[in-house]
Amino acid sequence: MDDGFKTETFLRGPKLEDFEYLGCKVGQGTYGQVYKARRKDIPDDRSYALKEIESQGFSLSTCRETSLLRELKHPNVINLLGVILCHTDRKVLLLLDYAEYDLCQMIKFHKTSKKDKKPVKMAKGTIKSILYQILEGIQYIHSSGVLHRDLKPANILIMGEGIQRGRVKIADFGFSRLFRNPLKPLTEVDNVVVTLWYRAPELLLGDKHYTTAIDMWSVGCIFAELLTYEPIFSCRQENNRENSPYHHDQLDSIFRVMGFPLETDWEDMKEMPEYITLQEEFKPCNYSNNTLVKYMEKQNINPTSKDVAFLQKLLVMDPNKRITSEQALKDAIFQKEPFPTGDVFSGLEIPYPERKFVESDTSDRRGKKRKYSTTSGAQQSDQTQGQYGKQIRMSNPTTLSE
Ligand SMILES: Cc1ccc(-n2nc(C(C)(C)C)cc2NC(=O)NCCCN2CCOCC2)cc1
Repeated sequence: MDDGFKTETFLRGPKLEDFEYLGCKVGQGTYGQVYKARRKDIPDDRSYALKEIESQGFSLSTCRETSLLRELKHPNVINLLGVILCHTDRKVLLLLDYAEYDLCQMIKFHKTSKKDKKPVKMAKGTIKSILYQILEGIQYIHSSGVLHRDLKPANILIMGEGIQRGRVKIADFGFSRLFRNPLKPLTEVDNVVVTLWYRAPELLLGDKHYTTAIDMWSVGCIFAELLTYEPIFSCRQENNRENSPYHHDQLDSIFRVMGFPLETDWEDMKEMPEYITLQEEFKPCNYSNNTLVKYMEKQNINPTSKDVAFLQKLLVMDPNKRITSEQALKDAIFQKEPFPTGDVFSGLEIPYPERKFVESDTSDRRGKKRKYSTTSGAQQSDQTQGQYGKQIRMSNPTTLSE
């Protein structure tokens, strides 16, 4: 911890008594509670998120998160405004942008309205602006030598009223980054089930040299869900071999939409660690009529639309052929009306309910009660040789800040 950080945090930084909590916690992170707060020491009508780190002092995860957030500064990435130490109970709190909305909650709003026969569609301009800002944020994260590894709707936050109205903030509530026993499978962390819906096929086949392409697959899953309000590769939780990246049911869910990849589609597939298991457990002919275009048509999305054409560039099975964030941002889809806007709501009224306060959770985090999260995390790996030849550093600030 450099001297500048110590001064900024312990001497000049904000103090806990400078804030008043607005109600109870707004969310239960994987390893900490998040509160909505406001400053009471200075005239400031902004809301803040105070994320309480559930550990005594600076755990490795806290160091990772703090270092990473100090280093990554971009309009579309969650912003660390300060670190607050609470001496009384030796708690560490991260002071962050408070984001009123998240994509999970927004998609659920539209899905429910459709089910209730009072459909409220997400405006095309909103979808395009959200997608564009996700790509801008992820392009910055990748250019900083970091992989997100856990992109999903719940990690895509959107600012409410104020100077950053309608701005996307990429966050990470933290499963894939928790410092944890690497031998422990990432399908269950801290007794909370991890879903795999946004996990790239190469990860499910055990690829240890994964690249930024894994995040582009997740962006494709999120884009498909913005168009249909349904997770494109949803699948029930399965028990699989301890510590194995291979998940049969999740792969089946992908093949049911995309079809089974031909050798010509993905030459390196046979190099994947779990390729033999794949051959033993799957019959390509069972998926021969499945295509993404047919799936989208079944979802009442125009199969010849530019949206579907762009989605096909994101959801490419071969990571080497999948579009990069740089290429995606230059795609023709963003050169046509409605153009992406800084406020994804384009100044219009925001129809979404404000984030609910969560009743304080009395259950023991390691208790029997399972908590479910739509988090998919990638397998832990410290360093990986990017397939683009670039050494990609995982989000391990001790490497980043070297
Ligand atoms: C161990 C660890 C855990 C998380 C991170 N991490 N990484 C990121 C990226 C997006 C820069 C990659 C963001 C965070 N932390 C975070 O979003 N924190 C959650 C923010 C909570 N929200 C703030 C806005 O209001 C709603 C709650 C790093 C390392």
